[in-house]
Amino acid sequence: MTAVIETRGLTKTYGAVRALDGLDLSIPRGGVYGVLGPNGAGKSTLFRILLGLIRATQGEARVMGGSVNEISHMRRMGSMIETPRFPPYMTARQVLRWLALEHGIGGSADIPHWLARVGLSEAADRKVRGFSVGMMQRLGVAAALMSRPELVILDEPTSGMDPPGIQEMRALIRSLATDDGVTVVLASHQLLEVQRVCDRVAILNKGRLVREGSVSELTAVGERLRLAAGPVERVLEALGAKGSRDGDAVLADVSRAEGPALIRALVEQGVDIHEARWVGADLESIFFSETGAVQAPETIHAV
Ligand SMILES: Nc1ncnc2c1ncn2[C@@H]1O[C@H](COP(=O)(O)OP(=O)(O)OP(=O)(O)O)[C@@H](O)[C@H]1O
Repeated sequence: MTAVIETRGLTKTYGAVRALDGLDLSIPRGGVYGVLGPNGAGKSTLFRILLGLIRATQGEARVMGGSVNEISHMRRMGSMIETPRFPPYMTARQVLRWLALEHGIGGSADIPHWLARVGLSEAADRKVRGFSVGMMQRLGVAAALMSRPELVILDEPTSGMDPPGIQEMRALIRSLATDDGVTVVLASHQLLEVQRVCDRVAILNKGRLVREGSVSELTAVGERLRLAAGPVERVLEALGAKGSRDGDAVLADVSRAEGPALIRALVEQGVDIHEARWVGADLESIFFSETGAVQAPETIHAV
């Protein structure tokens, strides 16, 4: 596994605040990598250091094998680290043309292609003054991709987007990784989205790494068998301490190996099984248990 980003003991202090506190992180090349953490965990600070915008107080950060301050590496990276602002009097197409010239890729940037990839073809000749936050985000992503970078860093790429916009952004991010071979590193508070789009995640809290791994490994822990079956009371009685209610269904705390025998035994006891499926821990519950953040799903989903 080749690392595209590597940090060792990375520390950044702002006066008494330790935004990053000895962070050791290794992000593999390829795929989509999510950096999660509650407000103030250090995500943006990490991204700013990786992009050479601020300097670490201590420790080391390497991107694509080189130091973060080497200009040649910056050319191989694209980024969007906050809701971008563009001159309001320009159209989306003019913005991309202007940025392509600024970055010295004038002739080679396929602007219509990138406008289409982010779903802005129809709005290409509208002034950005009238753009929603979500449209600005999409234009920012197009700007980050135009130079065909190997690595793209996106801070909250779906913030301010409506559900169809989020779905399109998810498809774009996946296709960048799968079809274009780009490594995408993103920070997001939308845990369900992260679970859907990322291959691996790191959870930061107070500037430290508290959990890292592939989404499938992390969510397989604590897997249970969800049985939509009745009568529910009979299922609960048969399961004893291993059973708990989940709405109209029952969660059985058994291993995959025990599943078939359990289902057979329940059927023999006259239970009707309408559905049986394995459910893992979701990223949201892992996030809250690792960070000790107070669970308020309505705000987490709405960020
Ligand atoms: N320029 C700055 N001056 C002083 N403190 C800062 C500065 N930038 C960040 N911090 C502090 O460093 C800590 C980490 O901030 P950072 O923005 O990296 O967190 P984050 O995980 O990106 O949070 P959020 O999810 O809210 O974007 C916070 O306590 C923040 O207040």
